[in-house]
Amino acid sequence: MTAIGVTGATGTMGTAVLETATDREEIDVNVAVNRGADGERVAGQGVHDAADLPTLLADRPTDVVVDFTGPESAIEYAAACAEAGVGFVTGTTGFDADGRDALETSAERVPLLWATNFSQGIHALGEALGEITETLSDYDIEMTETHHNRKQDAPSGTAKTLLDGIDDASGGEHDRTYGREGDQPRADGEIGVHVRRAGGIRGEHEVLFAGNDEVLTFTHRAESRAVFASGALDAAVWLAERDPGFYEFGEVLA
Ligand SMILES: NC(=O)C1=CN([C@@H]2O[C@H](COP(=O)(O)OP(=O)(O)OC[C@H]3O[C@@H](n4cnc5c(N)ncnc54)[C@H](OP(=O)(O)O)[C@@H]3O)[C@@H](O)[C@H]2O)C=CC1
Ligand SMILES: O=C(O)C1=N[C@H](C(=O)O)C[C@H](O)C1
Repeated sequence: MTAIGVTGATGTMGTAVLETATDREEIDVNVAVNRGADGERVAGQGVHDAADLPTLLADRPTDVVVDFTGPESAIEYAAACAEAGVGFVTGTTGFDADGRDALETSAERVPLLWATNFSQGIHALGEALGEITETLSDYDIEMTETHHNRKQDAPSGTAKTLLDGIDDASGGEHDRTYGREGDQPRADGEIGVHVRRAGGIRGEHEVLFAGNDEVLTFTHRAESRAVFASGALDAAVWLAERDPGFYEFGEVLA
């Protein structure tokens, strides 16, 4: 049995994690928190004020906390877990370089896993893009991502991860051009990055390759948030057995 905690419990993904956890017999939810929470219930769990997280972790045996919040809170919650000796899975996006360093500092004390996308399909797409980038090395590449109208960060964490993978596969960084306007022809080797925000779209990523009079497009579309929630719970169960360190979702799927 893996005992988990959930931060951002009343948020969209926190709610999806708690709902998905009710169907997982190998998972017990021992702690659920949200900033300013005042006794709300989500998927049958009482949600406590996030200010009480250190006390709750001390009082209730917890293996791993699952976090989908914002960069500032994720760093704070990771530090609280490091202090309490509790593992930390985060799907939060939008960290700057200092934020990623802060997560790595917490990972020196507890197992910590960060993934910008917990779907198996995006992981497979990332692997495939590496191979295609190597094979079609002189093709133009453009990235388009589309999300719901409440999303804070742009481009999405997933888009950045896929672009980093393309850079790795091509052995050098591409300049990233964020949208185009006016007299702005495509420069050799750049990747155009296009962001759309509308309605309740769960998350779509399209990578386009064009050259040699042909066009290839690779599209991933999440049809529900349960995809991300269940991947994060898989990661939590896996992480509960690990030593301190910084882990990736690909290691869970291997
Ligand atoms: N890796 C993946 O597979 C996925 C990652 N995500 C990422 O997860 C994160 C959350 O997304 P989503 O659930 O849609 O967002 P929501 O806005 O619906 O929920 C965010 C939650 O985090 C809390 N929160 C936000 N900022 C702070 C803060 N500074 N301090 C304390 N609590 C805070 C919110 O509290 P309050 O209610 O008080 O605002 C809320 O509970 C985003 O970074 C998103 O990109 C999303 C889906 C999949
Ligand atoms: O905010 C979201 O909703 C999502 N965020 C993640 C990201 O930024 O890549 C993952 C997914 O696309 C949904």
